[in-house]
Formats: sequence, structure tokens, C-alpha cells
Amino acid sequence: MSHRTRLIAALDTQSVQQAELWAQELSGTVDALKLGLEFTYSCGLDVVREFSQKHPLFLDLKLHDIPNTVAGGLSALRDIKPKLLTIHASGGRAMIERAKAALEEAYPDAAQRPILLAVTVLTSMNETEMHELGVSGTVRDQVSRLGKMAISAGADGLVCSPQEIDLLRQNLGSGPALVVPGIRPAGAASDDQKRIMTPAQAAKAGADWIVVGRPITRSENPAATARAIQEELQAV
Ligand SMILES: O=C(O)c1cc(=O)[nH]c(=O)n1[C@@H]1O[C@H](COP(=O)(O)O)[C@@H](O)[C@H]1O
Repeated sequence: MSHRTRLIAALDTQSVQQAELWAQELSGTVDALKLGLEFTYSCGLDVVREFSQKHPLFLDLKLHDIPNTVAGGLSALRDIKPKLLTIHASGGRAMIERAKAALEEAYPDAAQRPILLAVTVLTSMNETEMHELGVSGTVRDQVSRLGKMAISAGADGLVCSPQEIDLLRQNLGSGPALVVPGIRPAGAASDDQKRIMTPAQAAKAGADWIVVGRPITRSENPAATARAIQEELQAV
């Protein structure tokens, strides 16, 4: 069985020039580029739209609101066509169902429709912080619970930490796309990430995509760092 884990670079910046520079440097090396809240709020959706016409895009807006508002927000993205999009699983079943229906309506051609990802438990959280939210048990229990619910409600995939990939594969099989941030090459600073693994460990566990931001964008040579990560993935 051949399973290639693909690499997404997270371009967290407020500068269009910086994002374009990284995109140029990384083109041909990474499989997709992620733009999130920081870029979208500072540069605007018109710039995101232009970006999506030039690069394979993961648009990470992590929507979390009442079903009607999330559905309206997603349908307003219809001319952007990202490859991947995020909502929060904790928004609940009705929100996810409406999100999926809104995408089906906005993108009638399934081949053009973004992959709808539900974020489970943020990779920056540990068990203590999760308990503070009133959620008991282990983080793995909660990821598993949210993951099953989100997939049964129509999400195409999940965002999880590398530490839950094995569990989600056991529970949900190989169908759902697993997109995995919280990746740190050996020796890299963990920053605010709590549930981490190396690129090779995440690939071995069965990640479809890994998301890497600062270890690439803050390195002296982003292209060389991204190439080294791809080599690490290919060696698995
Ligand atoms: O949805 C995401 O992409 C996401 C979910 C999550 O649980 N944790 C997480 O870090 N992310 C994103 O993945 C990227 C990770 O960036 P670095 O920590 O710099 O590698 C950031 O852009 C986060 O917004």
C-alpha cells in the first residue's frame, strides 16, 4: 500500500509581499499553502481569491457559529475555490450538516468542491486546558468523539494532532482526510504547540497532509527546510 503524506506550508503573516515571496520560494516543494485568520483579516478576501488562482490553497478560517451563519459564510466563498476549508467540530452536528449542504450548493461540481475539514481539539491544548473547558476524560477521547460526530455529520476530514492519528484511523478507517498540524522537525522549538510529533512520525501514523508553519517560515532558508521535510516524509 502506498500512502504519500503531503506537505502544507502555513503562511501566517499580515503581508501580501511576504506571503507571495514564501509562495514563490516554496512552489514545487510543498503540496499546498495555507492562509488563515491573520492573512485574511489583514489582506482581505480579494487577495485570498487572487492567491487561490495561482496556488493550491488551504483556507483555514475555522468557522464556529450558529448553523445559518456558518452556511452563509461558506456560501460567500463560492468564487474562491480553496482545496481545503476548516470549521470547528465543536460547533456541533447541525452546524456541520449545514456547512456541508452550503458547500454542495455553492460548488455543484464535486471536483471543484473544497474538502470540508472539522477541527477537533486544537494542537495547542493539553488535557488540563481541555478540562478547564468542562470536557472530562483524555484529549484522545474527545478527539475521537468529535471526529466520529463530525464525519457522520458530513465533514470530509478532520484536523487533529499527530498523537490522535492512530486512534482516528482505528475508529474511522482510511476514508476521512486527516490533516495534521502540531508538526515539529526534531530539535525545532515547539512554540505554542503542545501535542506534537516529527514529520516522519506523523507520516508513519498515517497523516494525509501535515501542516508546518514557523519551522519553515522562520527558518533561514524556507525552501531548504521544506525540502528537508519532504525528504523526511518520502523516506518513511
Ligand atoms: O486548523 C489548523 O490548521 C490548525 C489546527 C490546530 O489544531 N492547530 C494548528 O496549529 N493549526 C494551524 O496550523 C498552523 C501551525 O503552525 P506552526 O505551529 O507555526 O507550525 C497554524 O497556522 C495554525 O493555525
